[in-house]
Amino acid sequence: MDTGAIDPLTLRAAARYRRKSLGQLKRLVFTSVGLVWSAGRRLFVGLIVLQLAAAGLLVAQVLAVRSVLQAILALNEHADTSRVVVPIIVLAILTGLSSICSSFQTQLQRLLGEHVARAMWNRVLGVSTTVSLRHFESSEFFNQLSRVQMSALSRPYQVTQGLLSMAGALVASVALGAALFTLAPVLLPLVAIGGVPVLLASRRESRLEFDFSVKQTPALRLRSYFGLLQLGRDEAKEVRSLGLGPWLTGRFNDLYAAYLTDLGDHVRRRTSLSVLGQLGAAVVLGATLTVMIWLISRGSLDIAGAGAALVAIRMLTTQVQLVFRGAQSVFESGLFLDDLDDFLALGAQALEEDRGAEAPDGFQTIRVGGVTFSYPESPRPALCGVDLELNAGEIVALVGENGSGKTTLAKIIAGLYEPTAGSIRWDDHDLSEFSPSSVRERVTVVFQDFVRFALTGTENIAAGRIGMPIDPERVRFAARSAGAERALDGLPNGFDTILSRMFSGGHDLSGGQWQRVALARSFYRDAPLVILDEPTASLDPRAEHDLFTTLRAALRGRTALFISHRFATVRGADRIYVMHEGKVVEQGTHAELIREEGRYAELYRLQSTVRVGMADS
Ligand SMILES: Nc1ncnc2c1ncn2[C@@H]1O[C@H](COP(=O)(O)OP(=O)(O)OP(=O)(O)O)[C@@H](O)[C@H]1O
Repeated sequence: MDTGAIDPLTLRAAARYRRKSLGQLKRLVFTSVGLVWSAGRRLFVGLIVLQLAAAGLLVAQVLAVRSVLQAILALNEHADTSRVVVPIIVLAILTGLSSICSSFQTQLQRLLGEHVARAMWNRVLGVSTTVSLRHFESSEFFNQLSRVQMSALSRPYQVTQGLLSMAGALVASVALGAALFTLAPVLLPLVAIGGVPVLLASRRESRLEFDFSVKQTPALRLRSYFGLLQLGRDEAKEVRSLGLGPWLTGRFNDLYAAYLTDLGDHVRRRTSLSVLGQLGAAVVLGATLTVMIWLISRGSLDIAGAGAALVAIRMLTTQVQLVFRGAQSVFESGLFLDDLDDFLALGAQALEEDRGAEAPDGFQTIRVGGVTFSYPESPRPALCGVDLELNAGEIVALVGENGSGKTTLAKIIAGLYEPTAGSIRWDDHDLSEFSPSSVRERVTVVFQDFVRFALTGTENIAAGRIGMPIDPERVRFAARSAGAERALDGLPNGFDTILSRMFSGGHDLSGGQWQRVALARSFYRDAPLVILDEPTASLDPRAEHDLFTTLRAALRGRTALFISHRFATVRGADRIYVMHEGKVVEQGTHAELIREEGRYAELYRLQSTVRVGMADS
């Protein structure tokens, strides 16, 4: 796959405008069938068998109708009516079998659909969890992700389903066509022509559907967001305390109303097209029946033959339309699958980007040299020529006002973003020589907005290194080092308690207790570089003090980059870097920076004298 052609930040629903070549169609069919086959081959084979059986049963019914009609017409006043009974019973059995076959098909389709959905989910999640973080800065990426979740996941199955029903209908059409041919050959081409208007209308409908989906995605995402705000547990308290409910419902409703208006227009357009197609088919059917009447009047078709031909025409019309509808479904799914393909290609691109040597187990020095970084689509760089040094075993602090670039720098050092310019070197090697995932393996980060997994305490901590079997002793040790052990032991099921009330038996922790669990997670990871972004924001003064007095012991020789607004907590760091508007403006130990009487000294004094509600006198 050529991944070089894809610019992930300008993903567009280009599929809509691609010409469908035969090669593409072949690829689409092969990929889809391959996918469905690998997701549930036994179910797939079962469905094919049922489809063929259904087609066979249809033909048998036409023949049975003819037998019934012939038997009825052969009756006269004194004839033995028992002659009619057998063909009627056969017809009844065939009709019953057809219905049974159809209900089996429905259930099998449901099962196979779920198998395919699971296989597709695996692929999509494989991409969403590995693509570079920069994609998550692009709204277009989210639009596509949303489309993929909403419809593309089921499309490979729909292609296969379309193909299956096409194949079944084709077999039935050939058989029914042969039956009709023996009755009245001239009627056959007329019935076939009846499918053409349906095909033309369906193709246009498919394009309309895809365009509608692309156009609606951003508004749909916004509406889902307003829905989630009113359904989410985290949001519930603020929604109530601010009385946001009616306003949020109003926004949700406005978006829904706009969607319904658009949907109304869309459905009207689709229906008009469909009616046009059906009208065309009805005109052809009318012509077919007129020809049949003419044949009867000429004596070329007897009454039994005419009755059977009528049934055959009725069935054949349905089957021919099924063939064309199957083709339309394949075509429509193809548009969505191209979209899915583009998305999945990002996974291949992520693999490509992850090429490189394995990062070494540790380092003596990390040197950040002239690092500049701009977020995608952001007019101003978040970092401009940052220089910084981290020596093995040091605790280095990063301070600065809001928005000065501390977290951004931490993300770059952690290997989550690549710098736009400048370099990060681990001893003699540029970080870009190593595969990003191997760098991330050797770094542990506690973000300000760390994830509170609704899992057990043990799992929350062991998530730090989930690739290995969980080691309860190490989990406990990490919890102890982070000061989380007592809080977890105090829960109803100790470390095995689920840390969320969303699930039965779950229990919630306080903000500070959660922060200690997140710290424990980072200690459990046991990486040579630990990045702590505001790790004490929710800790009480005693816990904060305890953490700092034990931090060096807890780090056990690991290097730490520590981001904090609390100057009292960073003064013990080996070196402090002060950031301002994306640049490092001062550096040194606490004592040196105070002596320098610069920004650090000013902020330090401000913080130590600030009082709630009054200026310092
Ligand atoms: N995902 C993003 N996309 C675009 N701009 C961003 C993004 N994240 C941060 N920024 C911008 O980058 C700059 C630096 O942000 P950063 O989060 O690194 O600052 P910070 O020093 O960590 O701030 P704080 O102390 O408030 O956590 C800010 O101007 C911010 O608006």
